Amino acid sequence: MSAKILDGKEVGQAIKDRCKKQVEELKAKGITPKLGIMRVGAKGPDLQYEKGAIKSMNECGVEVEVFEMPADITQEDYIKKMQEVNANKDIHGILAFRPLDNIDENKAINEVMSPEKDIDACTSINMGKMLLGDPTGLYPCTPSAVMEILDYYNIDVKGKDVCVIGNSNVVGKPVAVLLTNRFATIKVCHVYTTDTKEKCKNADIIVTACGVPNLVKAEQVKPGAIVIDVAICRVPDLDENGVQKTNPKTGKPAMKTVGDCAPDVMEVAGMQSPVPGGVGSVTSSILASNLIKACKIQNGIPLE
Ligand SMILES: NC(=O)C1=CN([C@@H]2O[C@H](COP(=O)(O)OP(=O)(O)OC[C@H]3O[C@@H](n4cnc5c(N)ncnc54)[C@H](OP(=O)(O)O)[C@@H]3O)[C@@H](O)[C@H]2O)C=CC1
Ligand SMILES: Nc1nc(=O)c2c([nH]1)NC[C@@H]1CN(c3ccc(C(=O)N[C@@H](CCC(=O)O)C(=O)O)cc3)C=[N+]21
Repeated sequence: MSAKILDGKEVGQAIKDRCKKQVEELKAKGITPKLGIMRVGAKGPDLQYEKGAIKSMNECGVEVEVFEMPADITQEDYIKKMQEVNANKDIHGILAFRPLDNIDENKAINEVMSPEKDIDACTSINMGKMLLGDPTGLYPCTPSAVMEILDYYNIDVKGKDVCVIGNSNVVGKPVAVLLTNRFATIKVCHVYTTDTKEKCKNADIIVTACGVPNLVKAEQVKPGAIVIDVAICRVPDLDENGVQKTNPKTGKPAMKTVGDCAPDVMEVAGMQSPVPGGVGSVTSSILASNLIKACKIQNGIPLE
């Protein structure tokens, strides 16, 4: 048996098609939605996300401006930039890449960014609204992408046992909240969990978001379970002899993207989101959809 693929590209495209129409409606009213990206330095995951986000925004007709700051920027200067971008009326949503090294995210993001511009739920207001299931809130993009995939494939989580592996503020914790709001029963595992494998084995649905290649193995997956792999890890691309391939374009050692799941999980799971082409492909579409929602809120346009 091989798992049915939960195709993130297809889900992302459906969201972008909806966004395109809404952007046209906003433009007809004289409003052009615009995203501001706050990037410190040039970290691999930030650049990867930025590239995908710009592509999605272009497809939807949304404008983007990247505010690039030096890797050694002081907290004071970062806050100044955040205040300036937040006050800019042309920018409707801000994506501030996290984590920020040596900068207090609470002081630099939570205390400065307006909740109406907080399209990735970095503020406690939007996190709180998500906890309460308040539809006026802007929910975090990656956890929302997981829910969109489940919805697109008509997977009802009510009463299902779900094992979430990873408990970060960006993915693990919020995805657990969104799932419990839909009446799934959740276990959240982290580095101190003693028997993650056993907890996985009993789960109808596994959502893994650790960034540890081969963390989830076939033996810990219940046959037929649904596996959502959120992780995005860059690893050396090896040939059949275990020697790293060469990238034909750059001549450098070749790398590839994998998730947390070992390749054999696909043989046991009933349905699985692949990496790449899974959750990562939906995240930037949700970013566009949250930006449009933020734009409507700021312009007093009713949400449907
Ligand atoms: N698909 C997408 O669009 C996105 C993908 N990602 C990817 O998702 C992954 C997670 O991202 P993020 O949450 O920001 O990362 P963090 O590093 O902040 O969190 C990782 C979490 O995994 C837990 N963990 C690590 N190792 C184990 C283990 N062996 N067993 C159980 N739990 C473990 C950690 O536990 P503890 O807290 O106890 O240390 C932590 O809670 C990364 O690969 C990232 O690249 C991130 C954002 C968007
Ligand atoms: N505030 C904040 N929120 C984040 O969600 C956040 C962040 N900071 N900092 C960096 C990490 C990393 N991250 C990625 C998302 C998509 C791809 C990615 O590769 N996306 C491809 C698709 C990959 C695939 O096909 O699976 C694309 O959009 O085209 C990579 C990395 C988000 N993060």
